[in-house]
Amino acid sequence: MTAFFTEGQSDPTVQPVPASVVEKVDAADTTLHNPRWAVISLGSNLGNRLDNLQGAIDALEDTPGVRIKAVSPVYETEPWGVAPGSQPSYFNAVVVLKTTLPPSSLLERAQAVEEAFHRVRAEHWGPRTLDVDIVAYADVVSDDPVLTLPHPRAHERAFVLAPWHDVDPEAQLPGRGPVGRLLATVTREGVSPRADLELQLPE
Ligand SMILES: Nc1ncnc2c1ncn2[C@@H]1O[C@H](COP(=O)(O)OP(=O)(O)OP(=O)(O)O)[C@@H](O)[C@H]1O
Ligand SMILES: Nc1nc2c(c(=O)[nH]1)N=C(CO)CN2
Repeated sequence: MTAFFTEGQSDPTVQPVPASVVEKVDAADTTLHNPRWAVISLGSNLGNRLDNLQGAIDALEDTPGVRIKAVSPVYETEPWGVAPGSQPSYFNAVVVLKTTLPPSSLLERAQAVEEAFHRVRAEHWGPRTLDVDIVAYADVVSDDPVLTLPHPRAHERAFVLAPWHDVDPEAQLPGRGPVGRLLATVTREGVSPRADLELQLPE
């Protein structure tokens, strides 16, 4: 190999790469080589709710760098955070996946899947065809408002904790502890399993 630039010499045309950039590239590279687990919550209270959840699962599985490992049972749930009776009930479920995408790309993909289901952001906690939230990404803890990890309200939502606990009874919510213990602290009223319905893990 021709060594124009041996150690100790520098190419004057090459700009030094800032350490912060090197750090980011290294981090992305590590992510690419180490798939991480992530948990995603799905919700729908408009249109064909079951089809919307299944469509989201299929679209997530179609994402390069995403493999869905588990799909939870379906729950029918009273709308959380709004006046009782003001919205149709939700279908909720959770998927556990492995991904080589960094958290920001997974969020982008989650939002693209919501858009594909014609989700309209009209009012805070308004009814929606599809909601795709990142509940947790490995053991990442971040208070960035664009992507808060774990999801800032996951620990108080039985419609997230119950289906997650079904597929992974040992699960831990980073920074908050075992999902089973969190589930015992929230009300399960209005969160009913729909054993007559089933979502499919993509082949
Ligand atoms: N963990 C997360 N998962 C998804 N979105 C998040 C997360 N953390 C922060 N966000 C940000 O929250 C913004 C609002 O998301 P969205 O409209 O789905 O909220 P919501 O589903 O109505 O309410 P909630 O966040 O209580 O479930 C998004 O644009 C996104 O940038
Ligand atoms: N039952 C239920 N209530 C909600 C849900 C949801 O998915 N299920 N999502 C919300 C905003 O993300 C607000 N309220």
